[in-house]
Amino acid sequence: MASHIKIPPAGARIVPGQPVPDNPIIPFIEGDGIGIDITPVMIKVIDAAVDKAYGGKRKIHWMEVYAGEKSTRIYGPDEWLPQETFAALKEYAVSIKGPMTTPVGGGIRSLNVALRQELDLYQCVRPVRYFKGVPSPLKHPELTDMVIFRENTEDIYAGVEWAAGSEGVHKVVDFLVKEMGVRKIRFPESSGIGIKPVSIEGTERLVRAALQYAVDNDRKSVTIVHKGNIMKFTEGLFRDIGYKVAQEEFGAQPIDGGPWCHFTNPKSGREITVKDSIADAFLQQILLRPAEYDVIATTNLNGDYISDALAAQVGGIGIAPGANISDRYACFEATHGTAPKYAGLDKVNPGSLILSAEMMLRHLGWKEAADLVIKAMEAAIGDKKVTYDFARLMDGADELSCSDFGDAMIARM
Ligand SMILES: NC(=O)C1=CN([C@@H]2O[C@H](COP(=O)(O)OP(=O)(O)OC[C@H]3O[C@@H](n4cnc5c(N)ncnc54)[C@H](OP(=O)(O)O)[C@@H]3O)[C@@H](O)[C@H]2O)C=CC1
Ligand SMILES: O=C(O)CCC(=O)C(=O)O
Ligand SMILES: [Mg+2]
Repeated sequence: MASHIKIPPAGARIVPGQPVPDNPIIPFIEGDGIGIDITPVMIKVIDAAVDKAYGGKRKIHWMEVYAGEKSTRIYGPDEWLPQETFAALKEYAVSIKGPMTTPVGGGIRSLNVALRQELDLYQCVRPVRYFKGVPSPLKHPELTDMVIFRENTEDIYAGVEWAAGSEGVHKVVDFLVKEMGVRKIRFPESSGIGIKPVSIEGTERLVRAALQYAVDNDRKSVTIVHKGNIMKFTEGLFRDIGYKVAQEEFGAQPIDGGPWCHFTNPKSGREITVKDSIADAFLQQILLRPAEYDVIATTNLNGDYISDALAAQVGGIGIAPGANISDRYACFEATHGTAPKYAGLDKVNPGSLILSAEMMLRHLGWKEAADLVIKAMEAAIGDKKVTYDFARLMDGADELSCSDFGDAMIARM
């Protein structure tokens, strides 16, 4: 297949484990739907922050790679995720992507999930914090300050499922009924079946990353969120292994006989509490008692729901960033999707993708540029220069387009 990726001549590769060059090549996927609006604005804002912070000494060399609908236009009708895109995301190690469409029911499987699985990006890290002035349904949105660690490669997102009525589902149901003695499938003839794998290794590495994050960032607690009362051998396993990692690898000791436990942060000397919460109760607690939660470690589906719910508490998914991280690669992306009704209107909030890029700058160690992005975001919102999603809930706001919001940020760096 012909190559469509143009490698920027002046840039250098980021090699995991080696110092980040001053001129890194960063692959980006524009994304479907509103990707066309937010991705160029993100690039413009990040370039301005890097230029302002380092006066030309550092510069990102952006390299477009293709996935999703744009890829099918460039490579051919069935080329949703070309092999050379995977290869580039691996070769250049750090990347950023816009959202991609996944049809409901039939059609292609999620390209977003496929990328996470292929690159083994097992941590989905989504910080949720409040920016002063953002409209929120809560009286005290500033009390919400959490970082979600969502397991990103397992659970029902693994895509092991069979459609109702298919030959595959009949075989699976037959096996379950005849060989495993299963009697609890209510309508065996008309069920679709999905499998939920949750492993010890997958849980260990995710919870380890969450605990290490709490240590490195002096956070006060890690809450394991699960539905282990019902799904004992998957969600329940996640909880049990989570506590085991805390005890065996971080020296956590039970509180009042357990299962909650705590350990002293070796870096700050402060206590870190490790606790758990059942997912449904957790969703009401984060609204009513957000200050009691800090770092969250959870399974894939729970993490998906919790991400959007928590984002809403601090103003919505227009301002909800994220990162997908493995031991070798990182691919940054917003929490929201393609919001198709707004595609191409230059209307939506580019904040989520810009803040995802801000996480990327910190990942590179470019703290000064990252700080400028935060300062500019705070200043634009503080001046009530906001996109439609905030403007509709704010008194006296000046509603800006997506691109004008980017420019408003740049003017405030
Ligand atoms: N990582 C990814 O690539 C993801 C992809 N998706 C995919 O995206 C598609 C659409 O999903 P959908 O369920 O509609 O969810 P979306 O997140 O795309 O949009 C839902 C609503 O959220 C608000 N919203 C989303 N993005 C922004 C933004 N940047 N600024 C302001 N408001 C925003 C809008 O609210 P309002 O209408 O109130 O203005 C929008 O209608 C699906 O195919 C889904 O699979 C979904 C999530 C993640
Ligand atoms: O892949 C998708 O289409 C949806 C993914 C999603 O909702 C998420 O990662 O938060
Ligand atoms: Mg989601």
